[in-house]
Amino acid sequence: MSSVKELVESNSLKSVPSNYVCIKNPEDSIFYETENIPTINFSQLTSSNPNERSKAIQQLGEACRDWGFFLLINHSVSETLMEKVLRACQSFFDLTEKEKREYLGRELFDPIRYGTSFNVTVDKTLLWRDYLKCHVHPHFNAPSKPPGFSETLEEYITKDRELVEELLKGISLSLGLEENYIHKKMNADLGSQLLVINCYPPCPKPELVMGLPAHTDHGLLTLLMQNELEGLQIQHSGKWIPVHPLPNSFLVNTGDHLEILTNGKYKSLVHRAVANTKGTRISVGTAHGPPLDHVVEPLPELVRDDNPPSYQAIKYRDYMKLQQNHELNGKSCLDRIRI
Ligand SMILES: O=C(O)CCC(=O)C(=O)O
Ligand SMILES: [Fe+2]
Repeated sequence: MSSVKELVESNSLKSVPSNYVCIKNPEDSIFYETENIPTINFSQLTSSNPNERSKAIQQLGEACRDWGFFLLINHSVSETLMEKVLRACQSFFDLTEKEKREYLGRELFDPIRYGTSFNVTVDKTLLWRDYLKCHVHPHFNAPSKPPGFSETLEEYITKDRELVEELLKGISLSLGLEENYIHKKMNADLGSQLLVINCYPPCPKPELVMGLPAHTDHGLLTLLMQNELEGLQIQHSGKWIPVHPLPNSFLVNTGDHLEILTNGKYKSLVHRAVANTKGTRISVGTAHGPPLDHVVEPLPELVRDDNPPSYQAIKYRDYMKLQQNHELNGKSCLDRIRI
């Protein structure tokens, strides 16, 4: 199976091969612009001024409840590091196909997995996307090529964990829980962190293909950053909204495990990535979840007689398998464990 990058570079592509052409509902092609996407100011969230902090916590709670998405600004990861990571990811995809294929993964839990589409054994239509996935916590794994790649990623994922730890504190407080509640309950010190680097090469007819179809992420939270090309669209009140990232911001979305944990109070975000004609889009996501063998169920504090558990308890590893073994399709994975 060739990568999309290889396909695009091997012949000056004028049309899209038929196995990449996806059937879209007419309403899927309509999207709506809005300036109301929530923004969370990280420095306020971690402020020593209690009023400032509680305001930010309230905004965070509202963003999780009403959107499942926000742009994180004024955070502690330097612009220099973010740019370095994006350059390093681009140079990984610029390795020869032979070099990248050393990392061809077959199994979901292979520590490092290079591939194309989502799961080529179940995808009916191929996606306009190549990827590299690395399990980076509790054990760090990354390709040894290109030089410096692994070191850059390791520096980045450590910073990224620090951000998530603070976000989870804010989320716990927004739910009326003690600030380290989710961290402890999810055993986050040994939590799983999966790095997903997406590469969407330019496409002559983006309207015919999909980078990533509508889906939700499996973890608690996903932090995403990207190069200068846009492509993420989020679903809000049944409408597709394109995201225009602010400079130096993170795109943060809630995942299925936050929905399970909060018994549906903070719903996971349905989102997708579209292709473009202009150039190669790179996005770098990190999915943060509990340890793979941790069983997650709705928090007892958020379950009441008149609000019984809406999701079955499931081991994180089994949930990831459930998602991987079916085509990506909106909330279909979460629906499988809905009570
Ligand atoms: O590339 C993007 O903007 C989204 C990527 C994504 O949704 C994912 O990797 O799960
Ligand atoms: Fe996603």
